[in-house]
Amino acid sequence: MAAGFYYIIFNPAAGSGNAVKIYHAVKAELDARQIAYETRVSRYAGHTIQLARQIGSFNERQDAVVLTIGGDGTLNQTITGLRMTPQSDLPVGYIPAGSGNDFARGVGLSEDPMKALAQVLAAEAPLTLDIGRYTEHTHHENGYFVNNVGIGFDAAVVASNTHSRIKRILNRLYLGKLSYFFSGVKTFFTTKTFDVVVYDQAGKMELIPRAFLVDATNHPYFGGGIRFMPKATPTDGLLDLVVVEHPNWLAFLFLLVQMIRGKAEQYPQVHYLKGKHLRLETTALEPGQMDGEEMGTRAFELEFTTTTQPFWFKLD
Ligand SMILES: Nc1ncnc2c1ncn2[C@@H]1O[C@H](COP(=O)(O)OP(=O)(O)OP(=O)(O)O)[C@@H](O)[C@H]1O
Repeated sequence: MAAGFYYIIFNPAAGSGNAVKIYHAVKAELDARQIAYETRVSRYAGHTIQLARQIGSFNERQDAVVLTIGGDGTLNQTITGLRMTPQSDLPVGYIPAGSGNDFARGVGLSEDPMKALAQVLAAEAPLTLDIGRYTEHTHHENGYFVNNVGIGFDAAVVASNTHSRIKRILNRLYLGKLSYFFSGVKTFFTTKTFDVVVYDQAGKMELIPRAFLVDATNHPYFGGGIRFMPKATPTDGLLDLVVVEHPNWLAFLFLLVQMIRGKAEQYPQVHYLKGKHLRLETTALEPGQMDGEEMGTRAFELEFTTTTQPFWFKLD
């Protein structure tokens, strides 16, 4: 059964403003096909959560889909808002319009907005995929993630990229993904290693010294297109956690390349965990990121698990 109505949530700030053009193109296509929709525009940071809450609280239609136009952060906030309501099972369609768009890449949705729209319009039933869920005990915080939660290097990259002028320039040139690369190079030599304690699903503890990159991930991609966890999949009900040590910068880069090639398991400096329930702790103050949004700097005490989310797009 096709969707009867689309609640569009649109973040005009995503992709440093590129989302505006994408929204108008989507709107034109829906109008041309006489598809019913209404649009809610995110007016400030965090507004997307409130918009999704309103939809989930007041929708009375059986055949409605929430269609998010924005980046990974906007998608995250849409799901977060819906999950605060009785209608958390409203399916979510998505048009990638951010800088990194790792979610689309990670689940097999086209990064081309109009092709993604075609996948949304072709759907006839909700598609159930995993999303991650985290609880952070030191700040009594919890939430969901569609991509990953990271501590250390990638969180420092996110912090640098969020405030970067180069990101805005590159987004204007439709090269937004490259901004993560530049922020990565800039951050690489200033991020320090730290100790992390991880617990596998059975509660077995491991202390890992000299950690540099720590990531719990829902699918293979991070950093605007780096396929660093080839074995992660959003359909197995499990999360993948990786901790990469930093013996020296050359060795770290080598390990990263081996990870991307799917050949890092033989190296003792790369620690993989897979499970339904994983935990980690840091003792030093470290930056964190969640779906490309800064979590701030703190000593983390994180618990991860997965849940499922109904989406509305067709995969090949
Ligand atoms: N009107 C607005 N003005 C400024 N920021 C906004 C507005 N609406 C939402 N936001 C903020 O925009 C951020 C989300 O950006 P999003 O991640 O969707 O795009 P992006 O950063 O360009 O893409 P990506 O995460 O794919 O790199 C969130 O922090 C959200 O709170």
